[in-house]
Amino acid sequence: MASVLGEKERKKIVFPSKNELSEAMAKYTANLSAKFCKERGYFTLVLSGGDLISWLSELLKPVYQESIEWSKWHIFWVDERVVPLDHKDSNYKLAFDGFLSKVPIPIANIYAIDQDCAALGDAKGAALLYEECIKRLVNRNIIRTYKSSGFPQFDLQLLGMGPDGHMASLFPGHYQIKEKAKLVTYITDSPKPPPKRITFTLPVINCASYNLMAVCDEAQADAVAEVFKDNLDLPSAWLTADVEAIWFLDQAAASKIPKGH
Ligand SMILES: O=C1O[C@H](COP(=O)(O)O)[C@@H](O)[C@H](O)[C@H]1O
Repeated sequence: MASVLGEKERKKIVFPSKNELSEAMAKYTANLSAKFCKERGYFTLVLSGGDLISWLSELLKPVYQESIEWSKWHIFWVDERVVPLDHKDSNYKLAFDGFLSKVPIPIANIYAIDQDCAALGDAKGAALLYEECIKRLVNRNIIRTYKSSGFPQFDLQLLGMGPDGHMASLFPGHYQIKEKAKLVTYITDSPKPPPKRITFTLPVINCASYNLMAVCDEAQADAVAEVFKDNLDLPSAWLTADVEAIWFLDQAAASKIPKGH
């Protein structure tokens, strides 16, 4: 089976538990924040939903609260459920309640999906407007572009994977994974509720400088093993990055990876 990584190996670190994973993810994020804030005065961070947000709470510790240049952070979502922003299924609400409301990132630097489209359940409109929002920030040089392609290049994306191998809202067997031209697309029949979502496309996801995929628990072990066997039916197996794509796993999630992978 072809590997999307060519000769390179898929990078992974296996941690004894979620606690160590969460500490390492905070360190990784803080180091990249320092690097990009110094180099260009901004740090563009893309979040996903799911379990990942609770693991970000490590960044709320005083050592990070005091050292991170929060005013330079710009926050995006790799995918979002098209529900009102105060709905329990909203990835924005999850991140806001669990993390963003507790750190001094300027509210203007937090790019949620369009409120009206979210309230109306208009997935197509939400995707179009999020793509326009990204393009505006590219024009303002807040988001870099990837080499000559013109695709936006985020500094770091923190990603998660579902037990079916989906990442962002790119699901196995759904055509969105094949989108090559758009930056943001949408789905109205997501196999995981809620059905209406928007998502970055694979070219945008893979243009990021750094992609950290964090996966814990035994329920994900089969999908993790398939990814490490390069089963490209799983959207997560397509993950690459410009500089580094790395998998942070706890022991349970890594338990079925075949030897030698
Ligand atoms: O629905 C979603 O699921 C994935 C995976 O979530 P997890 O709880 O299994 O880690 C998440 O990355 C995505 O952002 C979210 O919309």
